[in-house]
Amino acid sequence: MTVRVGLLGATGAVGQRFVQLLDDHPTFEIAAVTASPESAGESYRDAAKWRVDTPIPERIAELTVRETSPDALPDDLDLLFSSLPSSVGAEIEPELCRAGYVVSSNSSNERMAEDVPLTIPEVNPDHLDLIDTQREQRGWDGALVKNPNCSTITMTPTLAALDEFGLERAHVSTLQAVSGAGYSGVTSMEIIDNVLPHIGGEEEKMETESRKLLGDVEDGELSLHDVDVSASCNRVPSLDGHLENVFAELDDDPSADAVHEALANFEAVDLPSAPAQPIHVFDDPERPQPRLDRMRGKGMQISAGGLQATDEGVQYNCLAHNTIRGAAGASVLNGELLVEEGWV
Ligand SMILES: NC(=O)C1=CN([C@@H]2O[C@H](COP(=O)(O)OP(=O)(O)OC[C@H]3O[C@@H](n4cnc5c(N)ncnc54)[C@H](OP(=O)(O)O)[C@@H]3O)[C@@H](O)[C@H]2O)C=CC1
Ligand SMILES: N[C@@H](CC(=O)OP(=O)(O)O)C(=O)O
Repeated sequence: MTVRVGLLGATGAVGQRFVQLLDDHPTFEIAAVTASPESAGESYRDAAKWRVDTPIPERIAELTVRETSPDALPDDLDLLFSSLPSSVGAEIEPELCRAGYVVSSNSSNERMAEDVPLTIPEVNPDHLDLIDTQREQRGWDGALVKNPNCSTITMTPTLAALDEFGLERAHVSTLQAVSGAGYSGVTSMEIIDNVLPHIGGEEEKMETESRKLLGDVEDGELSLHDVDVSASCNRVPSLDGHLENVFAELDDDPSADAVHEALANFEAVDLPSAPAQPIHVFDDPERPQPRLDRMRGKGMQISAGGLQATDEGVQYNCLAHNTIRGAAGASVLNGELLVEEGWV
């Protein structure tokens, strides 16, 4: 089965990751690429300023970049992936859904809307049921599905694995790579020999998106998990890979071995881009590290380490590749779930 996909915002940092990940995909075939009006009409090769660490795929390089609107897209697309700036996504994604397209989006607009599935396939695949509510409420033939913020997606599967011990509170402090801010996001003068102790909006996203992901959907209605999450977000001079220090307060009093087992055995899903083991747990207290561990599972596996059980809960570090598991790879995985579940 071939699913013809369009990439919205295909020339950007995340858009290029989509192109890289989909180049050899067993089901998805890139049939259209879009960007801003300034790039429309150019070849993808000229518009994209390719900066990913594998060669630009020749077939995609020769595609002509289209404008990002329903009228500019071919009629025979089955699925759209979106990595538009969120202000642009907020305008254009609903138009596309109204026009009948199913959109798997990485942009932050509408992530917390009650009728929009915010999904990590290993954590809450059943939240796709919200699509029925969404279609009913918005009168759309298409659908909008989101993946979470890159810092949130690094931590939340580990919290999901610990929920069996009665997850009450989580405190997290992040060390986020510069690629999260986009190619021109932080200047070298700002970040070399430095750490920036603020990333606008990031803490609130981690605190709210995680509760939605861990929440329940019943009879088409969403309820948030009652875990209390508090986040402190920092930009550090690594290129890719967000490292996070988590302290999870638990109702039960599990041993470090029981926590290790819960994380390492967190259930996998059978989708083409999913890692066979979602969370790898290191015994070596010096791991995970961004440079050494971000590409585990082709950038889709989450790593954890430094486990310490205390009277109140458990302390650990976790890591994921922010533009693969945290962005383009997350949307691709959601696209695979949409196909598997028959929404595409
Ligand atoms: N980088 C990361 O790690 C992560 C990023 N994200 C989110 O993903 C999205 C994309 O991020 P990133 O790739 O870094 O951003 P970039 O700025 O690198 O890319 C933005 C893309 O959107 C296109 N675009 C810009 N303005 C318009 C417009 N008015 N109409 C249509 N297309 C437009 C750009 O086209 P053109 O080349 O023509 O300007 C480009 O293709 C953002 O919402 C970001 O918050 C989410 C998680 C992680
Ligand atoms: N804010 C993230 C990247 C990002 O764009 O997140 P979001 O998808 O929530 O806008 C970072 O700086 O690493």
